[in-house]
Amino acid sequence: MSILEVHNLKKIYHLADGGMTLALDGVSFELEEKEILGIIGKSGSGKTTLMMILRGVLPFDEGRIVIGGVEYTPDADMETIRAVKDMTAIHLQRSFAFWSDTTIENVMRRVYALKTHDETILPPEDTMEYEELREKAMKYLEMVGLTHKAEQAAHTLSGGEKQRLLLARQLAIEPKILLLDEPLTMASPEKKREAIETIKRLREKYGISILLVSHMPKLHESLADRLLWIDSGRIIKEGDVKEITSEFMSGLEPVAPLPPLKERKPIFKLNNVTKRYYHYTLSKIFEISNIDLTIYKGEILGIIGPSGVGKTVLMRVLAGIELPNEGSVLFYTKDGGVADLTKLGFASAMIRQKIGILHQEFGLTHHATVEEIIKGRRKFKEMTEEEMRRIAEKLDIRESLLDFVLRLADMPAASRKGMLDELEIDEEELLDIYAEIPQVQLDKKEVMETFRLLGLPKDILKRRSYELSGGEKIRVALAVELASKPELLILDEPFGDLDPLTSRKVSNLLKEINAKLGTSLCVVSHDRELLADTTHRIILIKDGVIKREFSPEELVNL
Ligand SMILES: Nc1ncnc2c1ncn2[C@@H]1O[C@H](COP(=O)(O)OP(=O)(O)OP(=O)(O)O)[C@@H](O)[C@H]1O
Ligand SMILES: Nc1ncnc2c1ncn2[C@@H]1O[C@H](COP(=O)(O)OP(=O)(O)OP(=O)(O)O)[C@@H](O)[C@H]1O
Repeated sequence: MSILEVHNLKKIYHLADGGMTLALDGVSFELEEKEILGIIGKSGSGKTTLMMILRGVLPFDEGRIVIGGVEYTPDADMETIRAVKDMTAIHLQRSFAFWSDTTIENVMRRVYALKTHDETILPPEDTMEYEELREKAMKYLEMVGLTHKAEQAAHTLSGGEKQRLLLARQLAIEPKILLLDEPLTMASPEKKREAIETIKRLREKYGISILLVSHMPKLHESLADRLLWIDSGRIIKEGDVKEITSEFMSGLEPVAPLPPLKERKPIFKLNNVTKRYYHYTLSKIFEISNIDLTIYKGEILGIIGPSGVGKTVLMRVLAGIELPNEGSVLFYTKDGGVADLTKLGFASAMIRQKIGILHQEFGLTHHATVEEIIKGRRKFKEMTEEEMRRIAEKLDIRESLLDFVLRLADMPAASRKGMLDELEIDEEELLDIYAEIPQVQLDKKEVMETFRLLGLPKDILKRRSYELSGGEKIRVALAVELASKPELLILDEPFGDLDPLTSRKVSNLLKEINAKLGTSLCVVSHDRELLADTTHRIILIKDGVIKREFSPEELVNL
């Protein structure tokens, strides 16, 4: 029996600038009870749009949906939409909307809200109700392997840990239909396997039906009973998982050759770097310790390692966003400049302009157009030392404080907010300082060429960030960084959200840029094959230390 029927679904997005996108065009399918139905498709094909409609959070233009016996049409009333919402839970692509308290409280709020319909409240801490709630929430954390992080602030979790917390929050609803949208893109292979087992167990235990959107053929092969292939808003194939994934993958462009590393001149030298994090009780949560690492000019360095071992922390130290407790971080520019990024001041600020970073949570400003986003980032990269001096004098702040404030601009929005809250700084004050930095002009022709090479739509500059699909966002974020022609580009898990065909296009382009401009790259990824194809050397990080180094050949044969 089917729990979900979708008939002739059509969805048009009306863009802020007056244009429109036909995102779904006559989609029909059924989901059986206890079935895991996979959906695969290239970036921008309509997968997330479909999931949001089924969740009852996005209106649609034409068609009919029957979900758990409830008829849902474009003119549905609020009561019907609530019924649809009660039956489904969604795990959205990289949207980490957590409460700013601990991991376990984030799950407890979800469980409690099943009764109260209000996630803002929790029962008083010294009651039986609170204890029971805690016990229940802990079970969900156990399912996703996060009990050891129960007491940590949710916004400080690593990317993979956040994805698992999201999954725990969805499981807590015990939905009839679980909608998973790219659920494990940031998980290490080992955590992925564990989560796959959890999902299978849930299906058996609670009889949940699952719609699984993923661009990872392997995930479908290990989970899905049946597969739909969606392209330009239409289902173009339906049926056997293996057959469809192999046909989908046949569109892959060949791997571009790796440009040779010409010389061994350092661009980065980390000497004995240690960075520690403490809990508010002052107990140590985590550290990366005694890191010695040299990165060479023109090198593409890969970073691999299980979830939560300090890869992102290391990348942030490299970018000068996190200041280590010990050690030095020397960056050598092409024109002979050098600065220790651990020292705050204009010299560091100028040199850091040569570093680009694409975060795992590449939060693009929500309402801004792509053009505004690029300009907004560029002005930080083109500021002169005189301008820094002028702003510091005008606002009467010290050189080191201005550099610190500029570093905050490089942080992903969520971590910046956490940090500002800790320091009791109002975000508005920060924005007032940023507003002092002069605007820049954009060479649109050059930027458009990068967009073209990344396979993005022509009208992209006018689009607002919420008008982009997940894979489009990541490519835009990459183009934003490339626009400033960095000497070192740090990419934290850039490929996780891209389908394999788009991912190959992007990694080939990065090699082309490396060959043409001599840009050094530091790429964090869980994808061994991709690292082996794209890098000169790979380092393995475990428990906050560099465990070993591999050549691409060694990594493949591991
Ligand atoms: N600001 C912070 N405060 C407290 N702990 C933190 C902070 N930032 C990171 N951590 C902790 O440091 C550890 C390493 O995190 P990091 O993000 O570097 O992991 P990762 O190796 O990149 O993992 P993943 O592959 O899951 O992204 C995690 O346990 C995380 O919870
Ligand atoms: N809010 C929006 N407003 C306008 N256009 C949108 C909006 N959201 C998505 N689109 C467009 O609709 C199309 C489908 O987007 P959707 O997010 O469903 O794709 P997807 O298959 O999930 O892609 P990805 O794998 O990149 O996440 C894309 O062309 C995208 O640019």
